[in-house]
Amino acid sequence: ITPPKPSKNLPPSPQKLPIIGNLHQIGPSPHRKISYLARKHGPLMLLHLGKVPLLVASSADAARDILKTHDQIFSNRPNSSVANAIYDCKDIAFSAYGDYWRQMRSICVNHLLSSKKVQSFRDVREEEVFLMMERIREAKSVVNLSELFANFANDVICRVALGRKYEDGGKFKKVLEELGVLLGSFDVGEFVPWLYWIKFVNGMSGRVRGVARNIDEFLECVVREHIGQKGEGEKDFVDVLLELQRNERGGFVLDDTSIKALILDMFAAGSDTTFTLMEWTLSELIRHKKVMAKLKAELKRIAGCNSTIAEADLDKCQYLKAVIKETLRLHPPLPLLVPRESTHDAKLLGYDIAARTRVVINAWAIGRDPLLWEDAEEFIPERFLNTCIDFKGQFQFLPFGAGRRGCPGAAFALGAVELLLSNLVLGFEFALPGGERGEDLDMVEGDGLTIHRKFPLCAVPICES
Ligand code: HEM
Repeated sequence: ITPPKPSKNLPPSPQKLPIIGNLHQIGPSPHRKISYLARKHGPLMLLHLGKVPLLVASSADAARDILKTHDQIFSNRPNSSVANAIYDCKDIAFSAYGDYWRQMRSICVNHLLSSKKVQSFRDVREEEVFLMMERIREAKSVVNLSELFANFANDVICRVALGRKYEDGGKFKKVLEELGVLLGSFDVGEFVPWLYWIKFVNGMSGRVRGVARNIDEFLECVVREHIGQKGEGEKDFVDVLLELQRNERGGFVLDDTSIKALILDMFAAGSDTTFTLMEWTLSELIRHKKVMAKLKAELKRIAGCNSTIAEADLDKCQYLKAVIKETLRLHPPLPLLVPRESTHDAKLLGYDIAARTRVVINAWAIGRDPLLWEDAEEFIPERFLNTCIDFKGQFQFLPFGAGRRGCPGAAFALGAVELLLSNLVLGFEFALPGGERGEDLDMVEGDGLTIHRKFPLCAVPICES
């Protein structure tokens, strides 16, 4: 007699409803909702979104198991109807794990995001910071800092990737914002097949097509313009991509769609996340006067008789770095990272996980886990001074994800954020409009894949000198 097959040891699940499973328990602010569910059901929890199993990891140990021990099995991305509609997932962030993804990622790291490349963009960052400071100095009253931050992040990427700023860049930025919202919204039909029609009725399908068309119109123009100006001036990222296309290597064909998808990724993955980090950091500083004063003192000491902080000074700004890390702990711009999918069966923390399970890692919940962080809900940058907690290899702090699919743009983003914030804090005091007290500044979160402030950060800048 053959012994009965041992039954699978599945992670705990909250009770589910027929057909929709746990879909009704997610909705807006999913990182908060699933963190609440995980408190009851544990650090590895299996939800059912319609017919799709979704594994949620909410502890550093679970994250380590997924992103390190079994990184290869969990390096795929699940299918997303929105990403599919835009360049067929031929970008880096949404392409399936495999050779195509590997080649695209290595092109992008070697030609745009390596630390050597990032250093070479120093002039661009310094010029854009200077322009931003001028703009704020000229403002006589309330300034919408969120908008300025968004323009800054976009302009830096525009200049290094496309070679210059574009007049219709503002329109492109709006389209990207819409893309972010669509990527973060739920296409119910992905989970409950017989509700496939909903996206046609609620307008989602039309919005996705509109966004795809607008993105392609802009990027097609950019690429055509670059083809038309062969060999003139310094090479930007688009020039490099076109050159790689001409000198096809090792059988890897970089077609026009791949080029546009790569450029789009730099904006879609890099712009919103970077500006969000600036927005939350300055918000926390405005709310915490003592931290602001301590940071100002550090920056004044380092600037000495200069009125600005230069890139070369940033290594000395240890408190600034701690302030940014503390902001990323409490407000990771992508609180659930970017979803993964398992390619094979695996065992995690003793549970059986089937192939093709979607996985999200709740970096937001891990960053606020009281077992890992003292006074976890408080903003205390000092906790990052004199510790080895950095952006790599520690699973209690995961704002950039980890493993082979971890963010390749961290150095690029941090270079821009550190330079801008240090100069802003050195150059200005910020008061809230209408005499509102800093500590009363609202911290309400918006919706979307990237979680920014629901209401823009508006303040009255007062020049220090
Ligand atoms: C503060 C700024 C940023 C944050 C917080 C951030 C965060 C993240 C996170 C959490 C992921 C998913 C990682 C995972 O699955 O483990 C990711 C992926 C990615 N990020 Fe970033 N990112 C930032 C800036 C940037 C910038 C500036 C760029 C490029 C210009 C960039 C390009 C990418 C790309 C291409 C991916 C996809 C990687 C892949 O799937 O292989 N990011 N980012």
